[in-house]
Amino acid sequence: MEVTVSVIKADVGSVGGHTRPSDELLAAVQQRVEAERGGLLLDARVFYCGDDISILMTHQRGLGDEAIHGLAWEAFRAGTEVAQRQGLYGAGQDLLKDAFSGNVRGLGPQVAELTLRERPNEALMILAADKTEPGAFNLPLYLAFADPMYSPGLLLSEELHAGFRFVIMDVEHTEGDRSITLDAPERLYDIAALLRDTHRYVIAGIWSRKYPDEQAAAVSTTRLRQIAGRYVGKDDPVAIVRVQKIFPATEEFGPPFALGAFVAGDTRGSHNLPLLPVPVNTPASTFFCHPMVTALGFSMHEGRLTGPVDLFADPVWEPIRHRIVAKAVAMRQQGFFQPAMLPISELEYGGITARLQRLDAEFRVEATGD
Ligand SMILES: O=C(COP(=O)(O)O)[C@@H](O)[C@H](O)[C@H](O)COP(=O)(O)O
Repeated sequence: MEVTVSVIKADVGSVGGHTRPSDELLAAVQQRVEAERGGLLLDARVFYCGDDISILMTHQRGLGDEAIHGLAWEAFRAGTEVAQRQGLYGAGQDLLKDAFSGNVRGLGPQVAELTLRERPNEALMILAADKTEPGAFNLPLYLAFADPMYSPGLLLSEELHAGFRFVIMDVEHTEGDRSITLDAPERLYDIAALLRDTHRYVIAGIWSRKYPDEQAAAVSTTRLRQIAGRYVGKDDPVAIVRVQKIFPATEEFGPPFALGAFVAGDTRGSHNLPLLPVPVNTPASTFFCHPMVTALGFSMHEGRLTGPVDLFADPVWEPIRHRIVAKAVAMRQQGFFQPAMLPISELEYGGITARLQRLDAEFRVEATGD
C-alpha cells in the first residue's frame, strides 16, 4: 500500500515569549486535524518542540496535495485565532501570507513529505528542531547514512553496503529549487564539501541505492527569510526518516545526535550552540534559546500509526544532555565574539549592520606619505 507521510510545522504563538504553545492553542490545532481522521487522513499526531507545532499526517493523496496542505494551514489559522485571543507572543508568526494558495510551501510553515510503499513492519522516525536551521540535520544524517564510524550497519548489513543517494539543496538560490544528487560512498568528499556549509547546502532527501525506489529521508528546506525578505524567526526544520532493515537502525541515529554538533540559531537566530536532543513537548530553554531537537519513533500499518516512542527520553540521554549543555555554557562565555555570534552574513537581526554602516562614515584613510 502506498502512503504519503506529511509533516507540516509552524510557530503560531507561545506563552510568555518564544517558549511553547498554550494548551488551548494546541487543542484548537488538534481538533481541526482530528476532524479529518478517517476522511482526508489515515492518521495524524500533533506535538510541539519549543514554540513550534508539528502536524504529522498519513494519507493517500500524494506529495504537495492541496487538501492536505490546506488542512494544515486551516489548523494553524485556528491556532492563531486562539493565540490572538490569549495575547500569545508571536501569534501567527510563521503564517507569512494572508491567503492559502494551494500549497503551504512558500507561505511560512516548514514541510517534509515522502511517499512510501509500506513495508510489512514499517518503522519511521520524525525529527523536529527548534531555534536552528535546516542545515542542523546535515551532520547527524551524514554520519548515520554515510559514516561507518557512527553507523555500523554500513559495514555489517548487506542491505546497506551499496550506500545512499543524497539530494542536496542550495537554499541560498532564490529562483526555483536548485539541487544536486550525489552517491555515497563514491562521492563522499563532494558530499562533505557541500554539507559542511550548513547555511547554504541542506540535505533535502536521502534514498537507498540498493532499492532506488525507496526513500530513506525527507527534510524541510525552506528559509523563511527568503520568503518574508526580513527576519521572522528561524527556519526550524522537520524531517521524516525511515529506519531498520534497508535503512540504518533507530539506534544508529542516537550517536550522531549525541555529538551535540554546533548549529546556528539560538537567541535572535544569531549564534552557534550545540544541538540538544530533548524529549517531545519540551518548551524552549531560557538558557539562550538553546537549539533543540526531538525524535519520535512510530510503527505504521495501512497508514495507521502506533506510537510515538520518545526517542530522546531514555536515561542514557541525561548525561549526554549534561555534556552538551556544558559545551553550550563554554561557548557562551565568549559572549558576542565569533564563532559564538554568527558572521554578519548570517545574523538574523539587522542591528549590527546598521551600526557598522554608521561607523563606516567615521573611518578615515591614512595618507601613505609617498
Ligand atoms: O530565537 C528566538 C525566537 O525564535 P523562534 O522564532 O521562536 O524560532 C528568540 O531568541 C527571539 O529572537 C528573541 O526572543 C527576540 O524576539 P523578539 O522580541 O524580536 O520577538
